Amino acid sequence: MSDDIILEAKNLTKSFGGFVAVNDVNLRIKRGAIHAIIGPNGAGKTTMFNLLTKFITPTSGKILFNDRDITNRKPAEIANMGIVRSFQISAVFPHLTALENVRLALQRSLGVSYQFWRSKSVLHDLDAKAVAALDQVGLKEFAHLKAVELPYGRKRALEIATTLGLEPELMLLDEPTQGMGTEDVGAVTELIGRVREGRTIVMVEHNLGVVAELADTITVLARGEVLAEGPYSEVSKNPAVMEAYMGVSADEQEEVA
Ligand SMILES: Nc1ncnc2c1ncn2[C@@H]1O[C@H](COP(=O)(O)OP(=O)(O)OP(=O)(O)O)[C@@H](O)[C@H]1O
Repeated sequence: MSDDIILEAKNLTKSFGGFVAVNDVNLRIKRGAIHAIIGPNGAGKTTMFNLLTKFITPTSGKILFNDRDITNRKPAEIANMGIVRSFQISAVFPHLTALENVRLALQRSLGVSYQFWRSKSVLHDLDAKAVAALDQVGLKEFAHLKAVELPYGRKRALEIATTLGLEPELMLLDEPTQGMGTEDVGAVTELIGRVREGRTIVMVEHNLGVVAELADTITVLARGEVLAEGPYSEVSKNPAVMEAYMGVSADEQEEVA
C-alpha cells in the first residue's frame, strides 16, 4: 500500500443472512482527501460506513488503516488510533452545555469520565481544548448554552466539535447535512471545508451539491457494489450512475429528452 493511502478496504463483504449488503468492495482513501460515498437508497452506504467504523464485522475482506490491519479491532480501539466517527445519534447530550458536551467527549477518549478524583489541572486542560474545538466550529459564544437550545445547524457544528476535540487523523461523517434547510447545509458545508485541514474525511452524504463542493473523490455504490469512482465531474456524467439514480437507462433518458 502506498504511503498516501490512509484507509483501505480490500474485498469487503457483508451479508445479513442470505442478503449481501456490501459485495466485494475495494476502497482506497487518500491521505488528506475528502472522500464521499454516495448511492441510491439501499445501496449499502450505511453498511459500508458501519464496516469502516467497526460498528459491524465484515463477513469477509480486510480493512487497513495506515497499513495496519484493523479488521478485528473494536470501535474504541480504532478511535484511539485516530479514526473518529461523528453523527452518531448519541453524539450530543441535549441537557449538557456545548462546552460540557465537548469536554465529555474528550474525557471519554482519555478514559477519565468516572475518575472524579482527577486533578483540577487535568480538567482545566480539557476545558481549554474544548473551548478551542468550539472556537473552530464558530460556537465559542454558545459554549454555555445547552445543546437542546442550539438551532439544528449549530447542533451539527457541536457534533463536529465533539469529534475535533479528539484530534482525529481520519474523520468519518455520516450524512452531515441530513434533514437541514438550505442555509444550514451551506454553513455545515463551509465548516467541513474548514476543518479538513490536516486530516482525512470520509463522508456518506445524500446531498449531491455538498458532495460536488467538498469531495475530491466519490465512490458510487449500487446494490452493494462499486458502480463508479472518481471526481464529481466524472461520476456525475457516468451513464451507469445516472441510471442508478434515475432508475432509467441512459438510452431511455435520451428518448425522454
Ligand atoms: N441489519 C440488517 N439486516 C438485514 N438487512 C440489512 C441490515 N442492514 C442493512 N440491510 C440491508 O442492506 C441493504 C443496504 O442497506 P444500507 O442501509 O447499507 O443502504 P444505504 O445505502 O445506506 O441506504 P439508505 O440511503 O436508504 O440509507 C438494504 O437492502 C438493507 O435492507
